[in-house]
Amino acid sequence: FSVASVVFVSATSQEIPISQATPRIGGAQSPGPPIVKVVIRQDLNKKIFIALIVSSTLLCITVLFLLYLLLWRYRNPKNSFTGIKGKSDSVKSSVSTKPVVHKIDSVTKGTIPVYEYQLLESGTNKFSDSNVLSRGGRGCLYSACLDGKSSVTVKKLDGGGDTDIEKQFENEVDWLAKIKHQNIVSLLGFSVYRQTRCIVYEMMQNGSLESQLHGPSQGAGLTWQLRMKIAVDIARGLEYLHEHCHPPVVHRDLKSSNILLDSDFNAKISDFGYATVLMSQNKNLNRPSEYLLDGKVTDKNDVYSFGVILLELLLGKKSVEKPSTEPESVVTWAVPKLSDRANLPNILDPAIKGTMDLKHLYQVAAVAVLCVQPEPSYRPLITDVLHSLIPLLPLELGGSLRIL
Ligand SMILES: Nc1ncnc2c1ncn2[C@@H]1O[C@H](COP(=O)(O)OP(=O)(O)OP(=O)(O)O)[C@@H](O)[C@H]1O
Repeated sequence: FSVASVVFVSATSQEIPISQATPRIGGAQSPGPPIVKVVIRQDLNKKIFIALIVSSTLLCITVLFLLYLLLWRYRNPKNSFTGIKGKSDSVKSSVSTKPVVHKIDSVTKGTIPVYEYQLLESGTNKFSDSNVLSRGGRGCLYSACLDGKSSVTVKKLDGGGDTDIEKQFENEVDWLAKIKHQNIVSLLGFSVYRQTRCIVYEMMQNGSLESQLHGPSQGAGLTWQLRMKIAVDIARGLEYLHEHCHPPVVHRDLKSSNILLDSDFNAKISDFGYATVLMSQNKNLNRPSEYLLDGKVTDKNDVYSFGVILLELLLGKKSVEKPSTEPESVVTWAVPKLSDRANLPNILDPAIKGTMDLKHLYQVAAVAVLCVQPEPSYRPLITDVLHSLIPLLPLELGGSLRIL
């Protein structure tokens, strides 16, 4: 950065007033050789320097802003929060959505799409009865076709003002947005519109394990091998929650109605409304599970529930039978009978009688009995359960059994 510089100026120059201050040689007016003048340019250079700094800073800010905008648009595709704008109703929806949406951790991180309520409404023929897949206490489940694409499932929860429903909704969306696994149902998005909450899931064409086992077909569609595949799939999903999530996640509401089956009978765990992280000192359950025996939340609660599902798969009995007299759990009914394994073929689900290797049957029953032990610390880890079931499942179904 030079302090001074030499400027060559023509004697006839009009534009440089400095020349007026320069003494003329001999006072003559005739054009002579160029006059050499020294001009101090410190001020000029300073100004250029400042201008350069300001303009390059502005340029940097603009480039960074454009990059951020591009990134944000990339992470929030078509159906994202930006989609809730435009039509008058949609604007209302965005007004009521924002407080709820920002409570949901993952939405603020932009990982799941927020659907326009109107899109779900048209995709379900205005939530028509002909689209109802199931009716529950908290709302209904609909099949839907969004944008003419493949079918999805929409759970519509009415009564968003109800804090219990609100909590379950937020919990379910938050967990499913974070957890991605082949044996856990996929969340596709959600919507919040006035008091209505909707959750969009992948379609599970074969419904729940409960409806397959205890519905009209009474388990006829589930062969022994399929039952083993379902058990292994559930154990894989649970192993992911207990062993591969940090911190570990406990489902707390595992039951056959929350196990869903796709078109190929791949089983996936659903309903994370009561899921929580595993904390050693967590003694306060909002809602004690019907299987919970000690009031503490541990991964062993899920192992117990898994044992109950295994008993349902073997015996074809409901987890809790509700005859006219006292309701009876499948555990209290089956465990005393299973103390003598010779009884097993007699109490087996008639739909699979005589279709399996007896040694395999005894092994699965032994695993089920271990899982439902009253003392949680005696129950096996889900990883151990998984590794004792894999050798009983044929190779082509994801196990390690070679059938010759
Ligand atoms: N993604 C899905 N695809 C197909 N069917 C489903 C899907 N999700 C749920 N279902 C069916 O709807 C039933 C009810 O599921 P839902 O999760 O709504 O239960 P719920 O009303 O929460 O009841 P609960 O709390 O007792 O589990 C399931 O048992 C299953 O048959």
